[in-house]
Amino acid sequence: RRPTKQLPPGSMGLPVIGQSLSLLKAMRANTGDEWFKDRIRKYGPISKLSLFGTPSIFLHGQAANKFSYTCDGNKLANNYQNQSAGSLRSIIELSGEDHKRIRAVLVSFLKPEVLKQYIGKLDEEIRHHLDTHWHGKQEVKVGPLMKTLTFNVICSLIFGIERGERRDILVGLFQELIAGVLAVPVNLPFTQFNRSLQASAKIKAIVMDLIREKRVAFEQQGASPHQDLITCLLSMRNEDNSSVLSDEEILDNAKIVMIAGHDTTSILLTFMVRLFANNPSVYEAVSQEQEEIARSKAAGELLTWDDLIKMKHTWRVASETLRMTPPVFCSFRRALTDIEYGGYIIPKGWQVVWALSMTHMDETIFPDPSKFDPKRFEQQVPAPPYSFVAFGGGQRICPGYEFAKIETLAMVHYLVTRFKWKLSCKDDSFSREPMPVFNQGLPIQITPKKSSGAL
Ligand code: HEM
Repeated sequence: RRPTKQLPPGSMGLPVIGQSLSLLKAMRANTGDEWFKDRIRKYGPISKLSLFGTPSIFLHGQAANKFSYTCDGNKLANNYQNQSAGSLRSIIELSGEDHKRIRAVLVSFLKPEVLKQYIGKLDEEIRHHLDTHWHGKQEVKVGPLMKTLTFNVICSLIFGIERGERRDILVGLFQELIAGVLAVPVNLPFTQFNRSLQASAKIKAIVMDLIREKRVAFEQQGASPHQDLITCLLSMRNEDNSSVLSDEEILDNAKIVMIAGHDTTSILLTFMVRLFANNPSVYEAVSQEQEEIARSKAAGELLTWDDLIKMKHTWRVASETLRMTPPVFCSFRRALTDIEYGGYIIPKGWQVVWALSMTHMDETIFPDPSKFDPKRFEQQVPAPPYSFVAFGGGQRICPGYEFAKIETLAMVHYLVTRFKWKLSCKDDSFSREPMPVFNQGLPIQITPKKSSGAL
């Protein structure tokens, strides 16, 4: 059948504003799913709209996921217009060969064989975090604490930035930077956008210093190029021995990995803590698996890769949590040429938007989708490709999957073997900004377990 080459149905809304305000409002009220469902009811799985000043096509469904994840990067590129992050040269902005090259470096850092070497350091960071921020306290705010933990882990394991003042300053600056991602771009004193720009400038100064230090260590002191991600990026050479990446490009990639690598895992861990508080039977089942592993070890012995492999039930619980509440909610791409899809045309320059969680809640793929059921991930036959997309898919599938997995499992191990907890306040709601943020930070009351190795 010849494509009609028509634009899909849908209204473009008001000039410039389009549907942006109504989508942002729905995301903040955590009713984004409903917002997209309404569109699908009205216009079907392909529709046009206008978001953030850009004409856009919304796509829905497993076939649309597959199309967006596998479409040639020269036709459909990532579309991140993050002015506050100022990032134009990082992995998420690149496509084609440039993307492949940077991605290969990242993957070489984040593959299981390399991660195995980090387990001791990861274990040590988690214990230090719990000893500093959890033990001896009656109440803690889970949301901010998980961000601190996952940021420290990524600094230590990927960037070799050890504990100390520089790391503490960076953690605050990144939180400020991220808060500005969806802020209204008004650069006046006291606006969130302005704070975010200032944070970005300070991060730049710190990371540029770090790049200079790492360059001296690499060029003059013989440090291995594989010792951390920054050294690896600055050691990349063209055939004429010139640097492949400028310092600005190294900065941008470092920033993206720091953001992508900590914000997502911290949200998964926060959702899991809430889940355990609201569902004692889920907590008990995970706790049983983790206590068994704890019993097989001598007091104070570090977790090993083999211990993490045994935590199968805990990872199924994490996967089901991600199915129902994926941290990354929708993805944006940009058409670099006219593209025909589903009998319609996606014109060059238009944005392509699709919501990841829509297939997660599709009852033809995940029966009874609102029920929390980790057994779904036990099935012999896994969900069809491109339907569970918490980590994306295709050539841009999350390179941090294994890293996120070991970090989540190790943290859950220490949490459930050391503590019990309940929510301190009734409001455990969250909004999407665009990442989920708990409105009260998720405060919990904690009680140490008698059997806890730390007591
Ligand atoms: C629970 C934790 C995580 C979740 C749910 C998650 C989810 C995702 C998703 C959905 C994408 C694809 C976005 C798109 O297609 O538009 C992605 C990409 C990415 N993630 Fe993750 N992620 C997690 C943890 C991590 C970690 C720990 C790291 C690094 C250490 C990381 C680094 C990245 C990078 C660099 C990309 C861009 C890849 C590319 O464009 O080729 N992520 N992640």
